[in-house]
Amino acid sequence: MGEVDSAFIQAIEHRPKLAIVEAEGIPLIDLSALNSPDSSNPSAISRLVAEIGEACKNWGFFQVINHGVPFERRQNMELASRKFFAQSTEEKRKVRRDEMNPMGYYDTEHTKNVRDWKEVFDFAVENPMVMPASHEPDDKELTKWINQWPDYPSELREASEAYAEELKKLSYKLVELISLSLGLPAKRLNAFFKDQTSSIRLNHYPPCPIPHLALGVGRHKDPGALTILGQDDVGGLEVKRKTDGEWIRVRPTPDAYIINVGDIIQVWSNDKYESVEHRVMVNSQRERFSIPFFLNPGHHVMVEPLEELTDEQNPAKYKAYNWGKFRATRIRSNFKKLSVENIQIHHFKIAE
Ligand SMILES: O=C(O)CCC(=O)C(=O)O
Ligand SMILES: [Fe+2]
Repeated sequence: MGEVDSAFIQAIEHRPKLAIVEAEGIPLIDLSALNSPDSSNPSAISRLVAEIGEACKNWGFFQVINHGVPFERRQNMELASRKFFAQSTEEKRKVRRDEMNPMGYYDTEHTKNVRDWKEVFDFAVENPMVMPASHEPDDKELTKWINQWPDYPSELREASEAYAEELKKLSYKLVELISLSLGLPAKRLNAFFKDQTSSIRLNHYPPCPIPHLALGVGRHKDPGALTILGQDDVGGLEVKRKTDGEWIRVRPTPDAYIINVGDIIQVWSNDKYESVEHRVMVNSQRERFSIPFFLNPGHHVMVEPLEELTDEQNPAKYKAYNWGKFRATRIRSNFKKLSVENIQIHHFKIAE
């Protein structure tokens, strides 16, 4: 292990077990009722809504099939991603992201202050993405995060933009189902996503000589509303099962997407749906690729438990926080090893 940078080494209690527990119970949900001609069939839709609600409540994670994203769009995205990462580090660093513009290539990301065994390329779904210029609460200045496209592969930009359009459509379908499952009108949450700050990340996890000591991504919860992840056939994503805290491998399913509830849905639902901790194991044999779409609201959105879901018996469990400032604060830890834990939603929890 001589040459491996010690920044990658996880503390003993967070190292992965090489004996994998395969997930049996993670729900697999068929969305064809949404796309078929009889999508007006109320009983098919209400079954789907019930399934989604159960999955959000019991797992915070589920897979969807027959989701309506054309296979070719996904394949073009995946092929362009592979071509991009196959280049030299020097080439990739020409579109390197930095603290001023966090869109682009990056290979030294840290999760909870331990370096991840991966490299990434991020792009905004709405380009440019409007964000607060700083994390300082009183600084009202805004900035634009602008996508950077490499010269090679030349098709990356088009493949990315086409893919983003499809994933945006899928994200609205899912948000509407989730809204219905909370007993709210289908479009109750849609306005939060005007001027959305969603992004897509291309992840590449190279083979790792120390898979028992390092992680592709350390344990974390996604801070946004919802994540829609496409993974390849290698596998490595693990979810912390709510019932017993065991780390469970999410088995790759061809052409499926993995959906997970993020922190914002946890807050909106006043803890009815909890965002779940997950992490990525790497292996010494095969590189792995994955592509998460992070659905995030507009920067100006104040995130707080929805009025309809709180009352005297069930008071709001969180104080409102501004999404843009939260995100700007969080992103600082990606660039610096901070000595304290970065901002988390539990910092806004109201004592019971
Ligand atoms: O690569 C994966 O399977 C998951 C990545 C992930 O959790 C993230 O980027 O937030
Ligand atoms: Fe994640």
